[in-house]
Amino acid sequence: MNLKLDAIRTMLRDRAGPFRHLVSLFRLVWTASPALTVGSLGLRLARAVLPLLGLVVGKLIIDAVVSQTRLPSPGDSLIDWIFSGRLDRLIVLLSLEFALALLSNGLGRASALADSLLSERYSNFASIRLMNHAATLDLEQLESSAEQDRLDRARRQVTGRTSLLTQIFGQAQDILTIISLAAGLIAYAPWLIALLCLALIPSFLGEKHFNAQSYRIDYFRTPERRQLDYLRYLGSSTETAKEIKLFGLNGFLAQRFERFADAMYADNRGLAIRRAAWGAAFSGVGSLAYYLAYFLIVWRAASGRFSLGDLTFLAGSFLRLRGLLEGLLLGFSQMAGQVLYLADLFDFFELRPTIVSPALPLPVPHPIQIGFVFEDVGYRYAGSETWAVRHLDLTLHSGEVLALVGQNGAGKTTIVKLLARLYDPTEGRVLLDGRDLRDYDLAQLRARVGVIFQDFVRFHLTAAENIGVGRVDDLTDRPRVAEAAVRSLADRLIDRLPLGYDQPLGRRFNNGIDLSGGEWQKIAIARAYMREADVLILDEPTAALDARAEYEVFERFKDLSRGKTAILISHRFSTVRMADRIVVLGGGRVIETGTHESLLASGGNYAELFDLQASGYR
Ligand SMILES: Nc1ncnc2c1ncn2[C@@H]1O[C@H](COP(=O)(O)OP(=O)(O)OP(=O)(O)O)[C@@H](O)[C@H]1O
Repeated sequence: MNLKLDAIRTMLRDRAGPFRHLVSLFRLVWTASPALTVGSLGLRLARAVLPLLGLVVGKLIIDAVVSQTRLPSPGDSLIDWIFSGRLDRLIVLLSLEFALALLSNGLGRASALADSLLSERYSNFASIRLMNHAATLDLEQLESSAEQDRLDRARRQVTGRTSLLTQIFGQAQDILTIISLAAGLIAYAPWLIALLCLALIPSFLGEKHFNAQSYRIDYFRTPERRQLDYLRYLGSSTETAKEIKLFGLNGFLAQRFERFADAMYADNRGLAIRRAAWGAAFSGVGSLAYYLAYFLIVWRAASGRFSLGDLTFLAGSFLRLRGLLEGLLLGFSQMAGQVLYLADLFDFFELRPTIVSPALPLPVPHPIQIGFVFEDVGYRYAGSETWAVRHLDLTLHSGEVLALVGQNGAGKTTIVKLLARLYDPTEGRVLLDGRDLRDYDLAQLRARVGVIFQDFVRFHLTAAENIGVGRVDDLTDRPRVAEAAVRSLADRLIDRLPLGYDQPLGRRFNNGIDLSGGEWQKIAIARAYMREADVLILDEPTAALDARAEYEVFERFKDLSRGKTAILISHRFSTVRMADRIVVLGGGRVIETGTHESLLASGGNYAELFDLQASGYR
């Protein structure tokens, strides 16, 4: 309910000053390419005065022809006319019109070219800005569905709004043309212009109303649209194809898609029909005014107060002016509509992260002396009623390998995320060498922590890049990448790939090869070894590894984490027992701590779980 109210509040604010974002847009466009912005505007300025020049030359030609018809003929042939010099003026005027036509064509094409280049530059630039900004935001902000809606709308603006640019520049050009034509017309019949403007007002207001309605529909339909995107992805991607086929989910997905899509279609169709009907009626009013004015001009010409040239000039400029004014007013209302959407992009850019470095950050100790201490830490995910961890007291000593054990949902992954400051505690604090984690430099802290989550990303990049992204500065440092692969035992599988380290992984792109779950895990673990991390964290990294591989990987891990601090999360006791110390979690709190042997001896929760797993092998 609150979310809905917030959404309405935001929307009303946007409607109050929709044009305020135009300045931001122009700034963004300018930054994307100053040269193309100047070029595009300059070309449009030049094009703006061409219609008036064309009409003036047209009028002069007709008046020149009419004056010739009143004089005696110099002869029958064209040669006679040319040598008599009576066509000189007409030839000059026609050449001028020809030159204007050429110029208009050239400028038109040049400005379309500049616009399309500028649109692409803008779209790329804004996309990069969007990606960079999203990277600064808190994980929690990105995870909330309201923010995902906002991000989705912002993403659409980056590519979908480029026509707005062309439109704004076009409007500027049209305004200049209108001024030039109106200046010409005003000398003859100023009241005609006033009549035209009045006749267009209903059209303008109608458009404005419908634009706002269509934005409102779009705004509140964002969650459904994301559902549609998601269903389309589920139903048509290689990642999901296996289960969709085996469970025969195609019909289920298609039906669900249809239900959402039909509801959206019904809304859009109703609006489109009302818009078309009112648009036709308002445009009829505009046409009526135009023909009334046209009739008056014709009457004045017939009564001899306007020359024939005047008549063509007036009729021509009047017709153009009507088209331009109509276009301009409608354009403004469309722009107002589009600017509403623009607010989504700039609102997203205004979103600020809360997890940031302090003004005067402490350097992260290297090496870590004492370790991490969780003091009465509580964390509740946004929108969740229950605490993921609460009253948690936990110490991770420098140099030890600690295993976190506990049932699903016990809070193991949450602890890791708190340690890497992906979230800040809702209650209590996490200390590093006696100081609050929030006092340290955030980038440095994250650089010192190497985490591989259980849902690690399978980058559809080459094998080398998949490892190199663990330390992106050394992405192309092949010896370092190979070294990390040796450590995680990924080297043997990479050697078997047809293109070795340059083998694209994943099936999304050309030549891609998919790996088994365990193979992907070895690659992901290598990513952690790329970092010069003081703290290594593997969150269920061996779930997909076979027993031998698991044993080997952990032997390595223990070796390599000597002198470093490490956390292992695993449900396999064969892995867990290798840790120096084991912490058993339950309901977001520590319920037991000790070594494998001491925990077994105490006969508590750990011993029970161990027995349960061991009995499976007997
Ligand atoms: N992004 C999230 N939003 C809301 N609740 C979450 C989120 N992630 C986890 N939770 C909840 O927080 C609690 C702790 O989750 P966490 O992932 O830390 O458990 P875990 O011990 O790592 O579990 P598992 O062994 O299944 O990986 C769970 O109840 C879970 O439902």
